[in-house]
Amino acid sequence: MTTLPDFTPPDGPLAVATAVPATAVAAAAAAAANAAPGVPSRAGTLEALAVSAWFGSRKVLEQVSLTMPAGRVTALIGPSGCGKSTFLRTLNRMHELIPGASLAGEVLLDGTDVYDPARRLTDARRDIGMVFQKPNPFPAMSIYDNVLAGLKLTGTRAGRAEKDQLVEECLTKAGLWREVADRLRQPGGALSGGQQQRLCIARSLAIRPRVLLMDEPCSALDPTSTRRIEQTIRELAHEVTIVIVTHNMQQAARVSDSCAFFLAEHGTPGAIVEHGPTAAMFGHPADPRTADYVNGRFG
Ligand SMILES: Nc1ncnc2c1ncn2[C@@H]1O[C@H](COP(=O)(O)OP(=O)(O)OP(=O)(O)O)[C@@H](O)[C@H]1O
Repeated sequence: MTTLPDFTPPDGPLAVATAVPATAVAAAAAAAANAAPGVPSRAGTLEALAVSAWFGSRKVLEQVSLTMPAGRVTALIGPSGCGKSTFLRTLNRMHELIPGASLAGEVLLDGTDVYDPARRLTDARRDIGMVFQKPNPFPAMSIYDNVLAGLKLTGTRAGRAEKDQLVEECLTKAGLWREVADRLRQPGGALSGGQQQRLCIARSLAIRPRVLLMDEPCSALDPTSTRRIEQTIRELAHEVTIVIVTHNMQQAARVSDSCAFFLAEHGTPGAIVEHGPTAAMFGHPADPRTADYVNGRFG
């Protein structure tokens, strides 16, 4: 498990091994077909097509294909070391920041290739935000400025009134506004862990992503803060696609619409054993390994 900062680094040299050319028209049609009812087709359907990943010569993901539909919460579950976080990082091009890391396959956001060499790295990060295991606000920066921190990094300009409105909107969506409205100038580091995590969610929302990736966002939090974040996730899912890595099966069952079960058996690279609607994955999984995992018999 790695915890990387959730701001956008400058464009850097790519470490992508191969990328299958995007079949954009077909993919766009597929994205529209996969969008949840009532959600516009360009609202953030993410598709991984045969994604494999390596650290140096070691392959850690094998041909992972998964559609994460717009306006839905997809949970990635599986035992430690099966490649969930690595897969998550391939979705917004964070994997390529790790020295020696490489990947193959394709990631499409609403039918557009996230790895298209013509696209800037910052575009992928703007569209696909990330929240990490450990809350990582800028501790000395005010709550207000923390929310807006991503705007500078993406080169977005806004006037004072616009900023005020955006701060209120994002803190409200993150479920934090009522708790901090009267102390926006206090440092982000003065908040509780759960509040800091919701501040990080607000910061991610301020650059208006289509997708929010969350890597075990509650694992450092107490049960009350965890429930508050889960409530926030459900509220946000109406407007942003969410992909969440979690070890907590109750949490996966509570927050997600669909689940993908990853496994790396006997030293083989991680792969998806089974994916589908959460109720089916927990209620009557097709594969006995899924049944064993969701029922806590291993992992
Ligand atoms: N920076 C890295 N360098 C080399 N190997 C790595 C690196 N990060 C992860 N790995 C390896 O890749 C494999 C997949 O790791 P990953 O963190 O994606 O799994 P995970 O399912 O998210 O695990 P966890 O649930 O424990 O966080 C593991 O064998 C891990 O040791």
